[in-house]
Amino acid sequence: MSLPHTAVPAGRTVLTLSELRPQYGALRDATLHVHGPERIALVGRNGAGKTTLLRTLTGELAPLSGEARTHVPLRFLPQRLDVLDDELSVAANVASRAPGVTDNHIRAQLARFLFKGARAEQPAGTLSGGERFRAALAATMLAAPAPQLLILDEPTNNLDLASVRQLTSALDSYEGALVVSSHDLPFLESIGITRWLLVGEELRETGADEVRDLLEVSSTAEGVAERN
Ligand SMILES: Nc1ncnc2c1ncn2[C@@H]1O[C@H](COP(=O)(O)OP(=O)(O)OP(=O)(O)O)[C@@H](O)[C@H]1O
Repeated sequence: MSLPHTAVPAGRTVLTLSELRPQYGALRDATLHVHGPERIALVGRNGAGKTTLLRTLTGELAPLSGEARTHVPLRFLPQRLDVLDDELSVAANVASRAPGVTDNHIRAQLARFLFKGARAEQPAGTLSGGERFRAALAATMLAAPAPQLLILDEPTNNLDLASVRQLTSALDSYEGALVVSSHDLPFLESIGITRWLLVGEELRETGADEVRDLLEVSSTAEGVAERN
């Protein structure tokens, strides 16, 4: 699969946050500049405010103060995958987000997401969980204009291994910037994260090693809580 229109030049400003305080969560003052095809992981404890931050980036939620600006076409794949119209076929769902793109091109690209021939005609409301994820991913990544900033919220939650592989492979073809919130370290390490940000009162730069320690501590704490 190739998604060449998603490419972002290295020097291009993609996203700027200026003293941003979202409506909910711990963040009080987030300042951030994202340039070119950076791949950013957002990590943080439950309730820190990762989803709220992502919804603020997309413009869905207004900030309490400060500003979030995106400078390239963006697409958001929310955790609930509610981007599909259940009444429409998979192909029609993609077409509705890709005005001007030919039906042939959409079908060729959909085959790469494993919707071949008649499978592309199936109404979205009748898909299995894994198929639904693939269709939502296709509708997000094949949208026109092509996304140059892709925002994913906990994409591997409730995904089987085959679907995680499909996602990783789609991200291999993607050439734009990425902001992904996740607790899934193996997944994050497999998709070439270039920058790790810990969501707290501020956005703090961190690294995979610190994230591994944090996740181990929190899963141990959950284990202790479950045992008691
Ligand atoms: N619409 C809302 N009204 C009131 N509080 C909200 C609303 N949306 C989110 N919150 C609260 O804001 C905080 C941050 O929530 P958010 O979903 O952004 O966290 P998160 O970091 O994505 O968490 P998780 O890792 O559990 O998904 C939580 O305490 C949540 O209860």
